[in-house]
Amino acid sequence: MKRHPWHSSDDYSPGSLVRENDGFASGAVFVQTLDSELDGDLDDNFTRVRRGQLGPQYDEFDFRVNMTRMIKPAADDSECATTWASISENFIYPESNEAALYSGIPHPYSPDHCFELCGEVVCEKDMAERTDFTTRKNPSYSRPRCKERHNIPAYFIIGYSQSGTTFFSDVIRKHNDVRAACHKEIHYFDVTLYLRAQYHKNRVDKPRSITSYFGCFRRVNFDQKKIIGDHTVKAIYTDIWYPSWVRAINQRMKLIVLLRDPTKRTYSRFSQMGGGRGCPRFIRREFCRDMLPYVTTMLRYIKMKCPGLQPGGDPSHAYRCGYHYGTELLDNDTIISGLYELHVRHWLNFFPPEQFLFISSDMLFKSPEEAMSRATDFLELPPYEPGAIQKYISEIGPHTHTRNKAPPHPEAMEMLRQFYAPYNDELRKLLISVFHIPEEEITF
Ligand SMILES: Nc1ncnc2c1ncn2[C@@H]1O[C@H](COP(=O)(O)OS(=O)(=O)O)[C@@H](OP(=O)(O)O)[C@H]1O
Repeated sequence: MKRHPWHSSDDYSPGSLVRENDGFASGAVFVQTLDSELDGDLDDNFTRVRRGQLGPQYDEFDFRVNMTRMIKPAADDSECATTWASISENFIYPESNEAALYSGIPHPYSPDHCFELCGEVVCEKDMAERTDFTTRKNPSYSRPRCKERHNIPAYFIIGYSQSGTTFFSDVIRKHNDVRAACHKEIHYFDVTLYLRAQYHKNRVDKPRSITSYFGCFRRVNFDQKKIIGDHTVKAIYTDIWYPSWVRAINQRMKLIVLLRDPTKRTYSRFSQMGGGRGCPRFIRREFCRDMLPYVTTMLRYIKMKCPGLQPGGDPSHAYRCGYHYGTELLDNDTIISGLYELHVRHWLNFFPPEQFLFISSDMLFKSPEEAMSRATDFLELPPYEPGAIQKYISEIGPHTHTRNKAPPHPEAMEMLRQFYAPYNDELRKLLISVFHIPEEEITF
């Protein structure tokens, strides 16, 4: 399986992607060229790419992606501002002109939420009318021109990565009435069509059309009352359009959110970057060695990049500043994705509160039986057999990360705590007032 060079560093060694000559080879070449020749003035490099002086393989997309590596730990606010001004001038498209970002490529999300299925354009309204909810647990959808009915996921684990989602996902799919999708994270709706074409270019395991997305759930027999779910656990923060797509495929989708203290979660994400798996190519090495410069710099960039970001404020800022939304310049979704309150409020525009289930990661880790019983109640499934969960855990392992992690840097952790505190307060209010979650269950 080929991997995206900035998705994971697992099999990334210099030259390997170039030899494979896949869609991202130019990106890999570019990184190497940056390393050897171009590591210098940002503006000059971009001008050379724009003028085609580096050859057609250095297209703007690759360039923007790989520019991430140019960002250095900034010594202070003014150094950060200078770098940021230069980056914004060259790489950030005006927010109001989103279409320009995908220049010439029509925006895939129409206000009617339509998409193509079996060669026909299907809109949210049609889906709602034609979706078979008579066997409610196992919704399916048929169109006259489709040769077969499509299975539709009944639930979606929308968040949050690094919160025990792999553990949760492995236990839930062991339930007798749950069928696993083709794999844990499908990531179908993550990106706009343009990015999806690039992102999934050489990944046979990733669906590239809505038909193949539904194909991921084929193993469910329509006559059975089993349900299927999508476990793409970054959905909640990936893209501002995500909830509209999820709603388009199933308005009654049950949404599961695992919530972990965002400071601990950021440390987990940071460890994933810099720990045993190595530092991804797109991040400058300095960032992975020490948490403090990473956190300090990223918080500075966020302040500059996202002036509209505020607790209780407009959620679109969280998406605008996130990794997938438009410009992949900074790995700042590691931090931004912890602004839970903004994401939850955004998703509430698309789904009623009763379609959400929040599970605290602390509860999942300490008392998996209790957490899973909430999940089965919510999904209206029979409870697990007594002892089944412990049996599964002994089969699948505890899922804790055993890799060598650098210890959390106390100053960096404190900075994160302060950054997240007002957002956590807003989240607490929201969980209590809208979702009626008892205060004592909110552990951060
Ligand atoms: N059973 C149990 N007990 C305690 N801790 C557990 C458990 N299962 C998962 N974890 C911790 O959850 C973190 C991984 O979360 P995810 O599986 O959601 O990560 S990922 O998004 O799939 O990468 C990761 O956290 P960190 O160790 O802090 O990185 C895991 O150690």
